[in-house]
Amino acid sequence: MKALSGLYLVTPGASIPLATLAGQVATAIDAGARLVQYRDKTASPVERHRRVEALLACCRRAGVPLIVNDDVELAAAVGADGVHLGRDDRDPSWARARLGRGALIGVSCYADLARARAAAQAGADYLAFGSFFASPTKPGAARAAPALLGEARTLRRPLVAIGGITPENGASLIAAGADMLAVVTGVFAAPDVAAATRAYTRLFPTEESR
Ligand SMILES: Cc1ncc(COP(=O)(O)OP(=O)(O)O)c(N)n1
Ligand SMILES: Cc1ncsc1CCOP(=O)(O)O
Ligand SMILES: [Mg+2]
Repeated sequence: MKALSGLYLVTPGASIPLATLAGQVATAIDAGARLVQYRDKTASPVERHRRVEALLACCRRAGVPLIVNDDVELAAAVGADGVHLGRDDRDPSWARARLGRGALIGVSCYADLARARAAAQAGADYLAFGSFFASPTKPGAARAAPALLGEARTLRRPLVAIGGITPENGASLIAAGADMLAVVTGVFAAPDVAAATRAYTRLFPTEESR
């Protein structure tokens, strides 16, 4: 698997027709997105299965990993590349046992370094922090300060920043230590998904400039 860095797409809820969503995901991948998370809190189990299968096909064509939010069994059922787990979800070691060594397992750490340390010890492949800014998708999310990313670098795992991230405020999080920016609204609500994606991907140092 390629290094975890760059733009991380997190899908919006199920109110979007699947064809539109899949088209947006394909466009954003073409424009440089590096990882996709299927996050859907409202669709029925059958519909979630249908949606994640379609998105997985689209990601596989492009060689970009797709992981499932919350639902380890859905990830296993469709053969997704992994799972993202928060405090209400299964723990990372359980997910590792269920999905295997090759699975990509991400863990939400909010603003909690002790939780991040425990997640790293339990085998998390990346640690996610946030919300860093007011999030239209999750307005009630607890807030984290960018300096936390600098402290979390000692854990030697890729760091994902999430929450209200725009092309304007994202550079400050990369400077603070984020390897990936996870975004819903800034990409999926943009009038031009390709242009919005490029506005984020330009924030990351190129391989030559690293
Ligand atoms: C990349 C990334 N970071 C954080 C979250 C939030 O996960 P969680 O706290 O489990 O909340 P829900 O997304 O399940 O509402 C995430 N999904 N992705
Ligand atoms: C799932 C999640 N967890 C913290 S903020 C957030 C949503 C991020 O979405 P947006 O990019 O629209 O703020
Ligand atoms: Mg969750």
